[in-house]
Amino acid sequence: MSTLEDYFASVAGALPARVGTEPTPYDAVLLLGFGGPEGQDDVLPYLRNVTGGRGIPDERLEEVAVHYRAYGGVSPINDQNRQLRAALETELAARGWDLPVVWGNRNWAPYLADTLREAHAAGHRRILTLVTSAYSSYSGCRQYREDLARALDETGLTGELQIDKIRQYFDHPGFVGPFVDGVQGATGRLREQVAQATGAQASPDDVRVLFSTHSIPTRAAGATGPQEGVPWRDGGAYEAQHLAVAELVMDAAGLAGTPWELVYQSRSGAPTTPWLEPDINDRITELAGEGVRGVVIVPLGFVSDHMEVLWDLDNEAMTTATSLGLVAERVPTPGVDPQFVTGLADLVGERLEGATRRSDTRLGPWFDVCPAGCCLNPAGAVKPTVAGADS
Ligand SMILES: CC1=C(CCC(=O)O)c2cc3nc(cc4[nH]c(cc5[nH]c(cc1n2)c(C)c5CCC(=O)O)c(CCC(=O)O)c4C)C(CCC(=O)O)=C3C
Ligand SMILES: [Fe+2]
Repeated sequence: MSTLEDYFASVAGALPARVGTEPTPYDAVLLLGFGGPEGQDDVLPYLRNVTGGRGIPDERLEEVAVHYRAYGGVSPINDQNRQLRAALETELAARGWDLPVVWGNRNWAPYLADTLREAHAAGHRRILTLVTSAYSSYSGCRQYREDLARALDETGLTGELQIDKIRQYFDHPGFVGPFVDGVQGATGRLREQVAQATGAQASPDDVRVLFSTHSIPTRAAGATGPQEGVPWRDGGAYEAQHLAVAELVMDAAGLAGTPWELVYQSRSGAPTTPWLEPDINDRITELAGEGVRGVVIVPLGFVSDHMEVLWDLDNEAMTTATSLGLVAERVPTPGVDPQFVTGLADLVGERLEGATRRSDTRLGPWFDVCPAGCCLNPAGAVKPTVAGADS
């Protein structure tokens, strides 16, 4: 057994039982997104929302604003969620489920509280939430559960609306499948390019597969997933889930002998605070020095090709690679790939009808109801949530 397999086995053995919930007759699905600006005038107010309450000066926000300004002040994330909302609604209807899909955001219009108010006014009472984040972390799970509790409070709908949440779906075949196809195609093409450039057959070591995800503070990473008695490494459930999915993608793509690594992107915050490493650009630079000739860049941590993917990968990481003479390709995110949309409908089916809870790693299927104390923000206060054992 490899050391990773040993790690997943020891963690899986220590996790609390991951039992599913009873089937529930939901009457709407809520697609809950991050939100993004849709014009130059939106950019600073949006960034103030994201960094809300922490008093980050506008000069610092302008540094991040540059990423959005380069695209006319428009993040692609809202359009991607509009498309996903429509695709999922069509798929649910095709299965004979009368489940409209409504959409709300954490950081920009349509704001979550407005969406809940409208859903309630339209007569909906039992809402199943789908968050556009596949892994366990404060930003990707608990913060959304806090947003839901706050929106219920703000709208006065606490007790009026039942709000549950679909489990983190990092290892669901619908999420993993598009990455498998992407990695397989890109690795083959880059090997061919290397072979053409060198006039010899590419060796498996010539092309490195880099699975990239959002860096988070190391202290926050350590707090991801259930804590009691689970022997996580320093990166917590967050790192473990990404490692498990990366290994799965390589196997399923038929590339088990090809070297791969987990790397991180989009770090922010004070340089003195430790965040998960290595940074993708630093790693690409080292690999070029070691004689690697090509890199497959896999945005494993993300659901759609939003700004973190366009700026930090397509712009920065691709430039790092090509300026060092490497061949490189960035793999697509799941987006509205039919495999992903079908997988999301299957996840709805688990909760609606008790359908089989599919999961392709030893860590899953993840919890329908988050265990007490998981994914706390070590830098913040404990706030009310929904969909948790400690809610
Ligand atoms: C884990 C994670 C995900 C993946 C899970 C998920 O998808 O939720 C994610 C997604 C996203 N993050 C996004 C944008 C931003 N994240 C920021 C800041 C931060 N992210 C963090 C973590 C994550 N972030 C953290 C620990 C911070 C610093 C602390 C803080 O500020 O909370 C900042 C502030 C400026 C800065 O500090 O760089 C911005 C503008 C967008 C929208 C892109 C678009 O508009 O297309 C998306 C999808
Ligand atoms: Fe972020």
